[in-house]
Amino acid sequence: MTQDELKKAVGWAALDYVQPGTVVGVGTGSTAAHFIDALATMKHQIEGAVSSSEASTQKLKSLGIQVFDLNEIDSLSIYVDGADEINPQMQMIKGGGAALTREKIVAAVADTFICIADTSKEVDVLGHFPLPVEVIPMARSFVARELVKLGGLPEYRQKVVTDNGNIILDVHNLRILDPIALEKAINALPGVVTVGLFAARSADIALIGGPDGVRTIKK
Ligand SMILES: O=C(CO)[C@H](O)[C@H](O)COP(=O)(O)O
Repeated sequence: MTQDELKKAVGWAALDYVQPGTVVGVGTGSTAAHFIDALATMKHQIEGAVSSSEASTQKLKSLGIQVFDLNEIDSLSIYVDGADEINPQMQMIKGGGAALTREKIVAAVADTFICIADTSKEVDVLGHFPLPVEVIPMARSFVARELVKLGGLPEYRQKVVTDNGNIILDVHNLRILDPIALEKAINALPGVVTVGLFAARSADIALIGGPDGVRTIKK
């Protein structure tokens, strides 16, 4: 099976968790895009979706799924999204698609975070994938210097502007042994909007696609 077929398998497997009559939190990326295709088959049974990016909003709308502003919604039962890395504690690195801030906001509202990923995303220790950090443009150099002090090698993601008008620094050279502490430390830097470590709020369920099918891991 190709990696995209594995992504498709988990995207469709997540449909089992969608309850009729609800608003569904929807992530961003190529795995989440498969979930949106699957969700479209239930578009007459669900109320709609809350989206984590302009790209996902466009795809949801193009398939006839109503997209709500998060401010119109009091609660979300599930949020379904991919990840760049996931560890055995279900903590993740996200933001490869630069949507980390809205992803973190929607994930925070949802009762259950369902991570959909293929086996290539599973790691014992987070940090091999460069850690994305969304930064206010004027703070770019300052935050980069502070990230070096934390042991990382930040790289400016050229030509990328987030949906919120900010820039991304991708931090290399990290071996993240205490994800919650690093998430807190990076979040505390002035100018940082969001760090793509989803550690304090980890996934509740992971659907992992491999050659033998979809494995379900629950906290
Ligand atoms: O965090 C994300 C976007 O900001 C994505 O979930 C992550 O990058 C995984 O992407 P893909 O499903 O395309 O492998």
